[in-house]
Amino acid sequence: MTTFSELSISQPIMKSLEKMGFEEATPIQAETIPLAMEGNDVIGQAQTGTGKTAAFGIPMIEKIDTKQRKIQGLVVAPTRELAIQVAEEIHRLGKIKGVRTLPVYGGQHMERQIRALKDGPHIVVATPGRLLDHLRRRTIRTDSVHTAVLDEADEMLNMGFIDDIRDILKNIPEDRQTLLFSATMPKEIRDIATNLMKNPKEVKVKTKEMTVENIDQSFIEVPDKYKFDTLTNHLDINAPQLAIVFSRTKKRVDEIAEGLQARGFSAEGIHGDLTQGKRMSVLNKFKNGRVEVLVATDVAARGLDISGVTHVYNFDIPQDPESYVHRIGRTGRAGRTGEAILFITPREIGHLHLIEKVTKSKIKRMVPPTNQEARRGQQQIAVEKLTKTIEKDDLKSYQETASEILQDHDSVSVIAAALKLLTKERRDTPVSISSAQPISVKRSGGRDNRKSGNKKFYGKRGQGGRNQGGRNQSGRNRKGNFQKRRNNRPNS
Ligand SMILES: Nc1ncnc2c1ncn2[C@@H]1O[C@H](COP(=O)(O)OP(=O)(O)OP(=O)(O)O)[C@@H](O)[C@H]1O
Ligand SMILES: [Mg+2]
Repeated sequence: MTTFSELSISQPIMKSLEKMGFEEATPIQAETIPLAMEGNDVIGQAQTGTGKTAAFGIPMIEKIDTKQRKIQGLVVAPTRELAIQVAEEIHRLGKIKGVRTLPVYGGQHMERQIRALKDGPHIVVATPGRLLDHLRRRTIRTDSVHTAVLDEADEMLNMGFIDDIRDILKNIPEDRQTLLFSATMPKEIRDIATNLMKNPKEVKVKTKEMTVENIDQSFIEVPDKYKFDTLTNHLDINAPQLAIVFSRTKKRVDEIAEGLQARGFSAEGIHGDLTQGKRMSVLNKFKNGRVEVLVATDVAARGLDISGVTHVYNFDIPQDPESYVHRIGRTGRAGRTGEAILFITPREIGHLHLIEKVTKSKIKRMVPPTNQEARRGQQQIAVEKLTKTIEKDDLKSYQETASEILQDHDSVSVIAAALKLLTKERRDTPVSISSAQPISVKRSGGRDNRKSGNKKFYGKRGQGGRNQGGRNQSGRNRKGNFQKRRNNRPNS
């Protein structure tokens, strides 16, 4: 256990940490903060929800000279929502010191953003596309930037973003300090990373598994057309506080969200085709519990820290094991427990084994919940509602009518009717989700699946010849596991 005071953190930041309720440093913080404060470039890898934001945030804030009204720290993150969240956390950490932090992302009014930039933030947290826009317009000056951070570094150095990142880094003085953080860091990406850095210190918090222990992981083998009923049954039985359902396409996200609403759940979808205003309002409703089920594409897979997420459903199998790690990492954060359920079609079973192998975790088989169990689950919730109402003890005005009913009917029938009124017969509302192509199953031995005619999941990676095809040095054929990232990337 390491306390923050052992890490030579200055008083103003110590005060912020105290205010935030952080008592001890997490392992990634304990290991990387001293290295970064000594000025080293750092690659930090640690499980989801273990405080990587503060691990790079604290040393960056330490180096800010608040008297200079110039951008000195730059953080790049893959999605708008994450940029906002990271900016908020850095703001909390740096507030007492007087550090000004600004999130900058696409979908935000350009003029307003330029005005805010003129106001002299010390740290900018940006998505790559919008940041490049500003660099080209010279509305962001980087000559005083001494610290550059790539949050979700492996994602930022992957197909969809790598060119943007190279362009961004070219604009930052060479004597900068570069910090890269993520829960996952495939070897080939680590190699790209080290080329962009100066003698980076690599810190990997040692754990048996890549996923956090306190997430209970299981899978249900289910054909695509039964996934939706399986989902609603599971939701009825488990009554999650907040749940995230990940699906592969925007279309399916919309359909699942609408289907859930039709069956009486409070659900909303989030994906890159929505306006920024809509994305924010959906996420805010989810954060404050007005929406209980968030249906999302991978736009919500990385970094988002929403307390109260008890369940993550992989309605569709993620495109690679890393994505699985990030998706399920939306629950079980900061020591809390969570449950992750993966729906897998019989054809995709091969992917399950790959996920288990890469993440070194065991995903246990779960029998699909039956309609009867779901009905019982729903009734259980109705019973809880009734019990709570009884406990409140303000039923006087109903008692006379209640006694009258009991003169004509037996008590079991009356309560059964009340339960029926309090529950929704979900199956009365049929929902069909347009089918998704199963993702290509990786074959053992690294066989080139393209030859078997399955082109869909190779995209530019397979065609571009940018040293990304074939096996990597660890012998793992990654080709089948990457979709067209470039086309898939969230709007930034
Ligand atoms: N030392 C600490 N003590 C208590 N809580 C902490 C500490 N450090 C961070 N947290 C809290 O833990 C939560 C997770 O932190 P954070 O979002 O930085 O995780 P992460 O490692 O970046 O996860 P991901 O890989 O999903 O991005 C946040 O709510 C954060 O405020
Ligand atoms: Mg993070």
